[in-house]
Amino acid sequence: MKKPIVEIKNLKKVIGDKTIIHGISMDVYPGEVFGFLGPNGAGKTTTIRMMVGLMGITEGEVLINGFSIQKSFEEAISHVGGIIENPEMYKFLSGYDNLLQYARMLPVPVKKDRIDEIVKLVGLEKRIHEKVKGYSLGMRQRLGLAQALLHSPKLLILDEPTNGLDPAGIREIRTYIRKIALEEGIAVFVSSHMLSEMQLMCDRIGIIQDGRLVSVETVGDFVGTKVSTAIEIEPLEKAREFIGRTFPEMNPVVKGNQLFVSAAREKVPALVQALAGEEYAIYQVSSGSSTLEEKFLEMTEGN
Ligand SMILES: Nc1ncnc2c1ncn2[C@@H]1O[C@H](COP(=O)(O)OP(=O)(O)OP(=O)(O)O)[C@@H](O)[C@H]1O
Repeated sequence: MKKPIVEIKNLKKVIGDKTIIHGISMDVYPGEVFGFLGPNGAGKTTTIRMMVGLMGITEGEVLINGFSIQKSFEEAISHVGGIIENPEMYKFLSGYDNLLQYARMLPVPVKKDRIDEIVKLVGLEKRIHEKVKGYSLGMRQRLGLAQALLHSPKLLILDEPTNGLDPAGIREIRTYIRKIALEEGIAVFVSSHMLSEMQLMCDRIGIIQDGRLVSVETVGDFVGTKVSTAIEIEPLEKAREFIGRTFPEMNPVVKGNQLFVSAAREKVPALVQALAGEEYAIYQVSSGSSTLEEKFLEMTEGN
């Protein structure tokens, strides 16, 4: 097992008499895109601000590449690249000159080769010598990503990176974020309040609700999670036998006047089709939610 880049241990934040973060723990590994998902006000920004030393930690600790953000701030932060708010850019300079300016401010020298490599990684090679004022918002975000990657960090932290982008811009950023994790082999920590976006971009998702981490799951487990489906059908016992023969993994059980099966959501239509082909009378088919989806819906209701 790889060593985690980020180790968050029982992290707590109290402001005045209000506990905002109630002791959360999670690890993030190299090469993965970790989604930090929660509705507005759940505590994402507060957690991120503590992770990068912008806000004091009440209790617990954050280690980055093994260094404590509180006790060894300089060492720990040297491994972090991030866009917490909108990246500052000089609109009347080219993208390339912005990167040069930024590179000059870094404590470690950045080679020209590295700049070229990063420009290519974020797909700006054709437009990098044009003035930033002519860039679309998506291109500016990509230039922001390039800036954050110049010093070859081991961890990239992005707070709501798709805010304000149109669907094409969102797809673009998503593609580059995945590419960065893969090609640079770094951990990418992304916060968002959109489940659909996180599903497409992340390897694992941690859900935060009211300052508590309620679940951490791989996206594969989430998508493939089995749901319970109730089928009102006649004749009931015959249908159970038929499913037992054709889809034994669905474990059909009769309860009352309903038949219950347990299957991945995408398998349900095939089952219904097979039953219809056998001329059973199907009155109703209703699938429940998978646990992660249920949790997320519960917590976003009313938001
Ligand atoms: N300085 C502060 N003093 C008191 N309460 C605060 C302070 N900062 C944040 N909070 C509260 O802490 C909770 C978490 O806020 P936070 O900004 O971390 O949430 P978030 O998940 O990032 O939400 P959003 O997506 O809206 O940015 C909110 O209820 C907020 O009102």
